[in-house]
Amino acid sequence: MTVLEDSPFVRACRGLPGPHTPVWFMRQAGRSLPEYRKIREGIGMLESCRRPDLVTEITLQPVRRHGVDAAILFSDIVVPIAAAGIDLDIVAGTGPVVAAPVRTAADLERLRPITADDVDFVAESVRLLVAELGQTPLIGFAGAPFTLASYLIEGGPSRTYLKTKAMMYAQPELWHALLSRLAEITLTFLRTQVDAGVSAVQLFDSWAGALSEADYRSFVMPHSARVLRGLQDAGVPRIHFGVGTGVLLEAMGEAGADVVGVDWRTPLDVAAKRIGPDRAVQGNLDPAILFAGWDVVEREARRVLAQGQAAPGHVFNLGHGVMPETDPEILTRLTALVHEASAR
Ligand SMILES: Cc1c2[nH]c(c1CCC(=O)O)Cc1[nH]c(c(CCC(=O)O)c1C)Cc1[nH]c(c(CCC(=O)O)c1C)Cc1[nH]c(c(C)c1CCC(=O)O)C2
Repeated sequence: MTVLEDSPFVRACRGLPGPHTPVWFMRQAGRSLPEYRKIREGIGMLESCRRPDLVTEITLQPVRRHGVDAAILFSDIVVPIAAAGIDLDIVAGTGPVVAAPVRTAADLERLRPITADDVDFVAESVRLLVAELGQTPLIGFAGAPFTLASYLIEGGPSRTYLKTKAMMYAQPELWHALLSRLAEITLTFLRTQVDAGVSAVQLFDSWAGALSEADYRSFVMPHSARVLRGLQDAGVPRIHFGVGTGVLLEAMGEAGADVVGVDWRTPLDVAAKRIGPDRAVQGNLDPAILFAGWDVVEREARRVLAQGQAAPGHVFNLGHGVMPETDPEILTRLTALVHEASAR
């Protein structure tokens, strides 16, 4: 195993002091970078995720350009469910689209368990990256059972999660069977990445903010906890992130996270109080602020750094992913600002 324990990123995840506050950006690899748009020309998203040469190059692009403190594996949350036998595509500008949604017990048969061999291209990509990255940690990731289930049940992105919630309330047995299968797939996917050498993992429950705390605790948390607790002995920090999860932060920590990701709606000092003294926080500059001019970016980044002091460890990030229209030079400048302003 190659957990880079002395890196500023892993130290902050563990609540230990370091030379500066580490920073990386969700979706740092992607359409905001001209070199990404160029390399992806004529190659589908899923195909590019399955080619270790492309994965390696795309993952390294933002590390070279911005000097961020961590790389995140270039992949997608639907990669393991495609490997599990679900016919799906990632449509540019839309997101994952599932050919035949999963809505009945019979449909669930199409989602089979996976083994490490089904995602061997991911292990190969991680090995290549760890060799290239040297002292910069690589973050592995997966989608959490609820967020994955929402794509499978709705058939694509949704704003209301009507079919997802209808299944959750009306067919709790089918719901729990689906989420436990997704938890097993997710755990295998993350274990494969850990075994190949990632220094941390992030579990993305991007859409869990659609739920009340009570429903999150009874319908979702046991399955996410199965994934996070299943990695307890892996020795890597576990980050747990969602959008609009202000009321869920405590539960998302309790599910078995070392670091809780926070979006821009909850100030980090408030979040740290909710999450408690045993876990670090990650976040939470509003990605829209990057469009407001440098003076605003600087002021807001300093505010985020100050509020992050309330937690035992702080990993600077945006509150959600980099928007494709973002000027990449702002991200480079922001990375340098975070390093300078937090230098100890
Ligand atoms: C919900 C979700 C998905 N995928 C992911 C999530 C959780 C994170 C979040 O909340 O944003 C996770 C993800 N997807 C991608 C990464 C790469 C690593 C990184 O953060 O740099 C990560 C961590 C690449 C990608 N995944 C996708 C792209 C864009 C497709 C492209 O470049 O052709 C990238 C770079 C496609 C995708 N895949 C998904 C969406 C919503 C989209 C965007 C659709 C679009 O705007 O085109 C599902």
